Amino acid sequence: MNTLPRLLVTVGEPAGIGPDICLQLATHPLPAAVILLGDLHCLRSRAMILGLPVRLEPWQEGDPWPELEPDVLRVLDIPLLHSCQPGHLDPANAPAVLRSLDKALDLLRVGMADALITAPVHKGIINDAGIPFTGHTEYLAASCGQNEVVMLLAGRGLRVALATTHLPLAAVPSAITRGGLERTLRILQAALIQDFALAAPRILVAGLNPHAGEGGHLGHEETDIIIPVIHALQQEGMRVSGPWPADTLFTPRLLEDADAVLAMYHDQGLPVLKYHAFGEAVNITLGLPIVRTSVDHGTALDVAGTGRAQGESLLHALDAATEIVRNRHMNRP
Ligand SMILES: NC(=O)C1=CN([C@@H]2O[C@H](COP(=O)(O)OP(=O)(O)OC[C@H]3O[C@@H](n4cnc5c(N)ncnc54)[C@H](O)[C@@H]3O)[C@@H](O)[C@H]2O)C=CC1
Ligand SMILES: NCC(=O)COP(=O)(O)O
Repeated sequence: MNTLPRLLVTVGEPAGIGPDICLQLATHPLPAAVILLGDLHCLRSRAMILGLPVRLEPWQEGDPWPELEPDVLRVLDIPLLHSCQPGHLDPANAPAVLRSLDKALDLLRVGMADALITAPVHKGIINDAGIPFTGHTEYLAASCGQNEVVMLLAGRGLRVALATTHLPLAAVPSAITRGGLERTLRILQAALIQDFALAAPRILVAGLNPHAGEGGHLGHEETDIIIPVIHALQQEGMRVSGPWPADTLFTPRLLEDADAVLAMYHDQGLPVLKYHAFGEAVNITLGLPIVRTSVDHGTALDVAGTGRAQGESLLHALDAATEIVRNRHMNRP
C-alpha cells in the first residue's frame, strides 16, 4: 500500500471527551488521512472552550480525501438534535451518535475508507433514549451481519481478548458454550495471524472459576466446556493452553510465552490490561469484515471540556488501525 490509509473517526458521545481527544489530533503528526464524523458546530464550540487553534473544515461524501495539514481537521457533519454541553448527557442526541457509526459503515462498505476508529459513546444514555445498545462491538457485529466477533484490548505488549463482553455477571456462565468458545478462539487465532502478523500465535485461556475450578470442586465450566475445547483445538495444532487460574495467569513468567490471553469475561481481563497500560491501550474488534479500533477508556464526562482529557489512546488506536490495514493489504492473495 503506497498511499496513506484513510481513517474515519467517529466523535462519539458529544458531552464526553470524544470531541476533546478528536480535536487534539490536529496537533499531532498522524499516520494516516483522517475524517471526523460528528457535529461540526459541537466540535467548533469545544475547540473554543478548550482554546485549541484548530481549523475545522466540512468534508462531504464524494470530496477527495484531503492531504494531511497541520492544525486542520476535516469533518463529515452529522448534526445533533440539541446543542451539546460538556458533561451533560442528552438522550435526544443519541440517534445522531449512532448515525455517525452507520454513515462510517456505509463509506467503508463502498470502499471509500479503510478503517473505523471510534471515540467513546455512553451506553446508558443511548438506552435511555429508547435504543437497545450494549456497545460498539455488538452494534457493529449486528450491522455487519456477523454473529460472533471478539473484543481484544492491547497495550504495552499485553493482548487480552474476551470470551464474553457486555452482559451481567450472572449471565456469564451460561454464555460460555463449547461452540461459542471454539469460534472465539478461531477468530482470535485468525486475527493474530492476519492483523498482527504472528505466524503461529500462542494463546493462554483463563478458567472461569477460582483455581480454574479446582478439578470440578469449585465449578464445572472448566471440565465440561473449556478443557474439551482446548484439547480439540490442540489436536488441530493450535498453540492454545489452559485453563489457567486467572489469578496467576497474568504473571510475567506465564505471559512471556504468550501472544494473547483469552479471559472469560469483561472484568476478569480488562482490569489487568488497564492496570498495565491504561491510556496507551487500544480496543480492537476481531472478526468484522472492516477494520475497527477504539480507545481504552469511556466518555469521562467529569473531564470533558476541561482540558484534562488525555488523547494518547486515540493516537494508539489510529496507529493500530493503520498497521492492521497495511498487514491485511500485504496478506491479500
Ligand atoms: N469504547 C467505548 O465507547 C467505551 C465506552 N464506555 C462508556 O463510558 C461511560 C463512562 O464509563 P466509566 O466506567 O466511567 O469509564 P471512563 O473511562 O469514562 O472513566 C473512568 C475514569 O477515568 C478518567 N478517564 C478516562 N479516560 C480518560 C482520558 N482519556 N483522559 C483523562 N481522564 C480519563 C475519567 O475521568 C474517570 O475518572 C460508560 O457509559 C461506558 O459504557 C466505556 C468504555 C469504552
Ligand atoms: N470496556 C470496553 C468497552 O466497553 C468497549 O466497548 P465497545 O463500545 O468498544 O463495544
